Amino acid sequence: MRIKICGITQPQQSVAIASLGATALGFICVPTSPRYVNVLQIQAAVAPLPHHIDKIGVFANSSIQEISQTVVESGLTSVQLHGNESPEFCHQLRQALPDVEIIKALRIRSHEHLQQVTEYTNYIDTLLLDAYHPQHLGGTGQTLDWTMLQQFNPGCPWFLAGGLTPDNILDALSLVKPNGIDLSSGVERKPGDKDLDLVAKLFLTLNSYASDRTISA
Ligand SMILES: O=C(O)c1ccccc1NCC(=O)[C@H](O)[C@H](O)COP(=O)(O)O
Repeated sequence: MRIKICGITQPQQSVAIASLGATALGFICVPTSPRYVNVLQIQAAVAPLPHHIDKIGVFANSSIQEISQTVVESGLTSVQLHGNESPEFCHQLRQALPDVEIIKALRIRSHEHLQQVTEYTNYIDTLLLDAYHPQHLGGTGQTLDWTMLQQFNPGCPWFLAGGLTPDNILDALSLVKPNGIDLSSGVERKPGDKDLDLVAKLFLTLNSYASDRTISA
């Protein structure tokens, strides 16, 4: 399972979190976020990371030119679209960045909102489901109703996000079977400052879950 820790702002934390077991790190390229990082900050956080770690830039309603320039200058491997980007926009972005993973985030308010997933699956690599918040686009700590995702199978790989913590992750995974999980505020001291003890607790919890499943299989 992919494990993405999002909202990294400090280079030393990106290395430490990768060493603890994260497979993907997220960098917020949305200027209004308290976790915003510019190209120079992303470069500094990405440069010391091993090749196999996915370096994901999170954008919201940016232009294709802005996204492409940031990806090329920063060394990002994936783009997460967290605004109101249309399927057509995803299609155009894929043409501009053919070797970059495109992740479309959808903020889900109700079961009906899940229907829009099918409009995107031909134009993206990966889906990310986050919780809806009326004022903020992401990093809110709000959880989704996991019970509505018990049978969820979008036809492409997907991340579960929204309010996940070391304390609730096993409850979530007992109900939902995503290809990846994404955590931000649940492993933070304050926005952009990750709590490495909480990150370590997350991986201990996930490792115990993985070994329990191996034993019972
Ligand atoms: O984290 C932000 O500040 C942010 C701002 C604007 C758009 C997206 C943002 N975060 C996107 C993420 O991928 C977060 O990891 C996701 O929303 C989950 O956050 P949390 O509920 O705090 O775990």
